[in-house]
Amino acid sequence: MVKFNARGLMPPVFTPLNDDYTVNYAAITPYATFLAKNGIKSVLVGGTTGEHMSLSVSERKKLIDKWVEVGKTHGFHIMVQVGGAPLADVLDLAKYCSKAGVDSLLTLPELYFKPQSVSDLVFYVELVAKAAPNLPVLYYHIPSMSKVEVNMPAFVKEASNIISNFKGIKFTSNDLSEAAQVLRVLKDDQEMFLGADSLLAPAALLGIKSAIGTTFNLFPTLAQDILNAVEKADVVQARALQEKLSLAVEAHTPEGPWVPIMKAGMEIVTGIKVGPPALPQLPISEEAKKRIETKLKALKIIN
Ligand SMILES: CC(=O)N[C@@H]([C@@H](O)[C@H](O)[C@H](O)CO)[C@@H](O)CC(=O)C(=O)O
Repeated sequence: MVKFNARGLMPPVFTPLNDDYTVNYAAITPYATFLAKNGIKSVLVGGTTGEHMSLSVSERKKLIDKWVEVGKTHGFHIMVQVGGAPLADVLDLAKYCSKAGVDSLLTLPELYFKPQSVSDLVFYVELVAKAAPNLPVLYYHIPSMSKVEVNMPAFVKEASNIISNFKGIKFTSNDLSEAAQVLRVLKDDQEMFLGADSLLAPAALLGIKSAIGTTFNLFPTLAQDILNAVEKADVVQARALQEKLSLAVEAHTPEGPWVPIMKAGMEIVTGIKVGPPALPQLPISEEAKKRIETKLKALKIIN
């Protein structure tokens, strides 16, 4: 029986790049130390934030190895997102992870010949799950990027019946009503990770206590404080902290696409060099970085 025990806040880690777009593997060691010192116990490698959809399979494998090597020194649970590539490569990555010391898998749907129904999507996730039968497998629901709009409660129900190592979903959507329906059909050993940083407090109120959000890299303790306030039923505090995190996000969003602005924010807030986004995405300008910094200072989020 495959067990899945990761819970709570999981940052989807950035892929540090050098200015020539090669991967900066050496930066992963201090990055992981920073996360561990801030209470993080698990990471998602290869998510949207990690830009693995823009990397080669060999770079992805080296990144998996590096995160396993470094992450294990901190006792991290290592989840790896294997989707966003041709199916043969996705299955190759899943098989690789099953032997590399990874703790769980996440997969996007097929992104070109997209699933049209619940059973199409279950079929795809089952192929991935069978390639790594020793690992828990979760589905990455992110319709804003994948454009796959299959009904999630129905999918989770059918996947749970058919795929023995299917252990849950990363739910990146602002539709908390659908998220609550998913929560109702999940079994005890399955989990849902919300992917909406600005909705942590209301989601926690609905009983959604795990999340994967880019901002947990920048503000890991603030995100945890939001969940703690909800747990203590301190509504005033939960709302104030959520507002702080949401305003921090809004200090970035006018300046460009999500990963470029967040990579810039990571360097401004933590000093950890994650470099430019992977091509074809482009870095934001120095002026834009200055504007983000000024806003974060005005919000007293940084000094
Ligand atoms: C598209 C995207 O990057 N979504 C973010 C969220 O953190 C999201 O951008 C954020 O909630 C917007 O406020 C996460 O779901 C990212 C994530 O989990 C990943 O990198 O896989």
